[in-house]
Amino acid sequence: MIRLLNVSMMPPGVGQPVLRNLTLSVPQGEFRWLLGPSGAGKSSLLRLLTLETRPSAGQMDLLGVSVTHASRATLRNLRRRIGFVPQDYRLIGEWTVFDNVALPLRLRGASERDTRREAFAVLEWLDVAHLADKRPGTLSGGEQQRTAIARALIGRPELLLADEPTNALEDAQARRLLTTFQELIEMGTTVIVATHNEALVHEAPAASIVLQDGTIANTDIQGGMSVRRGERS
Ligand SMILES: Nc1ncnc2c1ncn2[C@@H]1O[C@H](COP(=O)(O)OP(=O)(O)OP(=O)(O)O)[C@@H](O)[C@H]1O
Repeated sequence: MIRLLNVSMMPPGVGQPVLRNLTLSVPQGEFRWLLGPSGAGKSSLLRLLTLETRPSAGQMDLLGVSVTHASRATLRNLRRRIGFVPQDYRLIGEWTVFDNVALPLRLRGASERDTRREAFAVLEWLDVAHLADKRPGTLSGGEQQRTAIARALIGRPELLLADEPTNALEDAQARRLLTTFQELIEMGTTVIVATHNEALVHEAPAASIVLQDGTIANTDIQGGMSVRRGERS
């Protein structure tokens, strides 16, 4: 469950909040599109939800934890339950695809055997297992994006946040990602996806959070996400 009550966020050194008075709740295991024009605050909201930034006002609960009053140790543990696909991928250039994807599990102290098994499972899920030994800089944009998605999915996060996760993907790959989101929801993961891709939203109608000028324009409830099954190719 995600719950925000009158949350504002003002980055350090900026005179005014970039997010203002956000109140919203997303039950566990549900999907939301995060929509709004460029500059509306989508990435800023995702940065709040990934705990990269803290609210400057209001209350925020994530996965049953009150972020507002949490200790650093609590936030560190909470962060490990969240998967994030950043808009710019943030892959480590000197590392292989495998090591990039394995990082979240290694940080959790998983055994090398479990790490290998899980990393190859998500690499295969995202169709990048054949690139495991390559460095990110040698990959296409779409391959890098799928690597970033694999890294976000390893360890089965309870909350998956994705910032424009299809902008480097071909249409078929983007549709396949929708099926992946559907599978995550069925496993009880909450999924929030910021996108400008109207065709994709049309393909999978779902409730959405619409931002405008740093505040919520509406939460548009159109029913649950419904990706047609059998599209995975
Ligand atoms: N750290 C920061 N310092 C100053 N301004 C910021 C900071 N972070 C965000 N902003 C401003 O907040 C506004 C919202 O930015 P944000 O990147 O969240 O929008 P967005 O909806 O994700 O846009 P896009 O769709 O283009 O990615 C912008 O005007 C941006 O310049």
